[in-house]
Amino acid sequence: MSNLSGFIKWFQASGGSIDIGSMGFVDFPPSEGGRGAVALNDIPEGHTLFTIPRSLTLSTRTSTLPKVFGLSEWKERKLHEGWVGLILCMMWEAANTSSSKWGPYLDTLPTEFSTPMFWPEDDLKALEGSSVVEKLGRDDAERDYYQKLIPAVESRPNLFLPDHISVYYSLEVYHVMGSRILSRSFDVERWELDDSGEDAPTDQPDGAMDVDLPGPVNAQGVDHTEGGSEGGDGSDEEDASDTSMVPMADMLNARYQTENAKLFYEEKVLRMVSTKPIKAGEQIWNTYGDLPNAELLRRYGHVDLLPLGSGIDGNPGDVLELRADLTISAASSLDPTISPESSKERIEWWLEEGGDDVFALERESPLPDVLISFIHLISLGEDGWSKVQSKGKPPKPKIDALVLSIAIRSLEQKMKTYPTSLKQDEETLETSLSLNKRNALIVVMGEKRILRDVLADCRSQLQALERKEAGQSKRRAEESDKGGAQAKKSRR
Ligand SMILES: C[S@@+](CC[C@H](N)C(=O)[O-])C[C@H]1O[C@@H](n2cnc3c(N)ncnc32)[C@H](O)[C@@H]1O
Repeated sequence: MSNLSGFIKWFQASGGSIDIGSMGFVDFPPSEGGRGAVALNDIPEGHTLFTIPRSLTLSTRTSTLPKVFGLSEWKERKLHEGWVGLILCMMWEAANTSSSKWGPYLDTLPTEFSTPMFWPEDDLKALEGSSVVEKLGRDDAERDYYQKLIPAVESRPNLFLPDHISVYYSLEVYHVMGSRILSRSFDVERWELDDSGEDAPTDQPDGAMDVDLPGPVNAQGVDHTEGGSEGGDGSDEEDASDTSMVPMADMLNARYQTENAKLFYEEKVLRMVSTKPIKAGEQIWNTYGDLPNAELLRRYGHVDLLPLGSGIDGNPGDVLELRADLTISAASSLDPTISPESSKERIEWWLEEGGDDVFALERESPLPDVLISFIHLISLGEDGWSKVQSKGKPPKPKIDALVLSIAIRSLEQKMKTYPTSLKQDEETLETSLSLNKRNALIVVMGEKRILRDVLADCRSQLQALERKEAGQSKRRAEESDKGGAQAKKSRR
């Protein structure tokens, strides 16, 4: 059993409650998540496994550092944006572990990660073609380290002892703290009072659950690059102080649609509740939002492999990301009047209307409507474009031969961004591989399978349309021949 007794004692002494008769911790095999929570008895649905006082969560709201540092200077130095402030708090708490409220908790956190952020160049090459590498955000993260964190640390030698800098405030520690946040944090909004002064659960994007409790806390794993960001610009509306480390709740592993427990929030505590009956000996699983393997690997350092049928294993939640610029270059190779320059105004309009510049293609799903609409938008003539603008609505997602041809060309170009074929990957997977290379291969194979299937579907739709079109022209020609013959006859 994982030796967490010191942590559990600290948790209970700090106001946390845990049903130690029902739940324990064990080291599951790595494919099951490694250290995780296990049911010690049969647990019924709706059972409280543990509660965490809000004050025991670790965030820029609960750490005393921002106040000790001075809130106005904290803001002036932009430590309230993105994750840099929380990272600094975690570093400071770790540097002062004997006096920190979270010392025994910080001791439970990992120092090594299998996420691509820490991979050597050669392993990263195995991810070529996938969007994982461009999303790592290492440079942005390091910019925040040098431009915000280090100047703040050096400005206050009384708080951040100079001989602590190389040990507790190094770039390496910065990345470790960032990765701890990426793989273990929760989004914990402030508890709001409604107009009547009553307590009300804050609005959570995940929606309410079918449990007689307030809504669930956001799925774990706030995003590194798109959300708070270790190095993000903080320009989005998310409140960085919501990003919280939640002791005990972050000990639960997750697997695609296997969740049997979920974290709910209340005014004073966060409550982990079973959402299904769990048999003695079974793992207690949280959810990380059923992410595709590319995202699981980037944030958590693992991939989900479940049977998909026909002897294939993979992640049913996989997606293929197709970038808008690739679609535009595919369109311009078919129709030279379409170009990045001629599409610029339309793309800006599309983004302003809330459109995205990346399209997610899912397993066993047709071409997404949003991509069809986008292809129409870039291939419209000037009249059509004026109509779209005056209506203020993107074009209808109607499939036609032009849309299919552009989609096929885009998918073919996307396929070329991967250096190996799916068949080669299947063969490589049978050989002995390092964990990183294996995980990378599983990510790109999942993407290529979606690509292959959507491509086949588009090609067969195009063939069917062409057959239909050819049939119609033949009939038209026959009718006009008949018409001509009759006219000749009647002239005679
Ligand atoms: C929130 S923590 C869960 C607890 C963690 N196992 C621990 O030892 O503290 C998330 C990390 O657990 C691991 N993990 C969770 N679910 C997993 C799974 N299905 N397969 C492999 N690893 C998993 C990954 O390393 C991930 O970054």
